[in-house]
Amino acid sequence: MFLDRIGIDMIGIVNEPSSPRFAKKEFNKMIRTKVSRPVVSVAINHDNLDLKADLIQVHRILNDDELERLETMSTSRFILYVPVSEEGRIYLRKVVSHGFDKVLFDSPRRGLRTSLQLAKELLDVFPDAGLAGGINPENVVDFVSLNPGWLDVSSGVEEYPGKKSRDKVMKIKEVIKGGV
Ligand SMILES: O=C(O)c1ccccc1N[C@@H]1O[C@H](COP(=O)(O)O)[C@@H](O)[C@H]1O
Repeated sequence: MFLDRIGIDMIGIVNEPSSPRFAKKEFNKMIRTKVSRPVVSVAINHDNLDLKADLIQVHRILNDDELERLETMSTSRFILYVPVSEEGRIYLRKVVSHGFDKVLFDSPRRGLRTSLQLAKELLDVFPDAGLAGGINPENVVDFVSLNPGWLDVSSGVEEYPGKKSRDKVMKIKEVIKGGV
């Protein structure tokens, strides 16, 4: 399948109903039969997450009670969103102290490009984190140069909201393969 052939490491499925990329939890199960890569359920609200997915990406800042609750599940199954902002710097310490080892640095608001300078500062603290936030074929080189644990690309490789562009996906892959 195309998704397997292009050499991605994980496939994120947005299970948040308010998103133009919304897919039902059943879709996660179906896509899992088609690809060998881990499927990540992405949502803002806990109830919308697919707890059966390989990985679970909670896309908002969690309070102490919520972090403690997730900690009792399995920290290694969660990817925790950390905003690239001053608030994110403080929140990162909390997330790490709760034992989470998969962290995604993303812009503080959807549609906003992540600040490279602030992202660099957060990556100095937590180098294995993923990096997201408005990455597209034109700017991916700048994000690669920060050497994050992984890159998470979504709206920047779309034809329109909800429809991925094969050309843009291939283009971004070529840039990454070409190095910086
Ligand atoms: O894509 C969405 O609409 C979405 C909705 C709710 C939570 C997260 C969402 N997207 C995730 O955000 C990051 C960065 O995406 P982008 O490249 O800036 O568009 C990524 O993990 C998306 O899956």
